[in-house]
Order: sequence, then C-alpha cells, then structure tokens
Amino acid sequence: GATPAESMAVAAAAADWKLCLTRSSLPPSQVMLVGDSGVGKTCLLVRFKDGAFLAGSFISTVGIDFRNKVLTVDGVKVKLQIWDTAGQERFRSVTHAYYRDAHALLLLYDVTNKASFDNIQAWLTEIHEYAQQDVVLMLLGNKVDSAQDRVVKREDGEKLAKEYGVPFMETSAKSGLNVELAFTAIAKELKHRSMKLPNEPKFKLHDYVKKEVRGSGCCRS
Ligand SMILES: Nc1nc2c(ncn2[C@@H]2O[C@H](COP(=O)(O)OP(=O)(O)OP(=O)(O)O)[C@@H](O)[C@H]2O)c(=O)[nH]1
Repeated sequence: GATPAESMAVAAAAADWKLCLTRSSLPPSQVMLVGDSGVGKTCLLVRFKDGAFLAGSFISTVGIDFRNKVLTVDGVKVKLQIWDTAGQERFRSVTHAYYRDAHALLLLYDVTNKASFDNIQAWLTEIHEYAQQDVVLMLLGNKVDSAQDRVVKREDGEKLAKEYGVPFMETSAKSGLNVELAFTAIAKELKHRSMKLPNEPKFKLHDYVKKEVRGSGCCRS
C-alpha cells in the first residue's frame, strides 16, 4: 500500500487538478435577449455567433431559440447559452417561462423606433416580475448604423439606463459595433460572480461598458 506521504501527495495532486478544472471552465450561463419585435435580437445574436449580418427580409422569431458560444475571459472559458426570444406579444407567455433561469438579460430597443424605446419601462416591469432578483441586466440601443433614421437620442437611452441603474451601450448588429463588447461584459460579470477569487478586484460592469465605441459604426462613404 501507499505510505501516508504518498497518499497525501496523491490527494494534493487531485485537489490541484480539481482547482485547475474549476478555474478553467464554468457551467454554462443562460443569457436571454429580450425586447420588442424587430429591434434586432436575432441579428445581434447571429452577428456575435457567426460574425455576419442577416440582411434581407425580416423573419420574426417564433417562440424561442438558442445558440451556444464559448468566450475566454481572463483565461477562463465562459460558456454562454444565448436564448433568442420572440418579441411579438403573442409569444410572451412562452418567454415568461424562461426568465426564471436566466443569469443575464440583454434588453434591446431600436434607436430608429420610438415605440420600442417607450416600451422599455414595460419590459423592465416584466423583468422585475419574472426574472431572478440578481439577474445581470444590460440595456442596448441597437441599429445605430442607421444614423439618418435615428429617433431615439443617445442621451435618452443613457438617461433611462441611469434611472434604472442599468449599464447601457449602443450597438449595431449590421456593422458589429459594440456587439462583442456587450457579450464580453456579460461574460466577465458572470465569471466574476461565479468564481469570486479572493484576491481578485471586483469587476465593475458599469465601468467596463465605458469601453464602448461611440458613433454609428457604419460605413462612411
Ligand atoms: N440597419 C440595421 N438593421 C438591423 C439591425 N439589426 C437588425 N436589423 C434589421 O431589423 C429587422 C429585425 O431584425 P431581427 O433580428 O429579426 O429582430 P428581432 O428583435 O429578433 O425580432 P423578433 O424575432 O420578432 O422578436 C431585420 O430586417 C434586420 O435586418 C442593425 O443593427 N441595423
């Protein structure tokens, strides 16, 4: 049999390995995209997942769909299971059922559609009702590439976000502006929450989103 010293060495190696495993990967996190129909939830997800823009006719999401994407943040793999919900009212009861399991929510409006912005308060009420209290939440004003059609000013988005204490960014699924940054911010926050390494400084999502690139992100021609 093994000597006590050998047994201890084996146990220590096993503990190291376990630590290594837990430090290099995390269980998947559920991220949900929510907001009115047509604000660009599916396009944002496709841009993030495949680096492409879904041009052409608008196909509304039916019910709910998901895609996986693994991000490496600070040397740790964070697996995001991203749920693309249907914005249409008639699917609302389907999406309600998913809120409870969401670790993070990206709430979108369309800067070229005032109604989608006005509905943000109703979405926030719904989120408070159905989602976990500590859900990671971020507000995104999408389609900033359409500078000429913009009807919601950046300041309006900022003001609303501040009122609710929610981090805010403007994005474009078309040009890709800030898309990667938005998901990375979420992944970093989720990683910091689940690992809580003793000597690591606290991650500040509100500060991190200041890395945001301002402007339309589009093709000046
Ligand atoms: N210019 C511009 N158009 C966009 C952008 N994102 C989405 N669109 C367009 O907006 C329309 C709706 O996009 P979707 O991603 O399908 O919208 P959705 O929020 O998933 O809609 P539902 O599935 O009905 O909830 C499509 O015609 C897209 O091409 C963007 O960043 N810029």
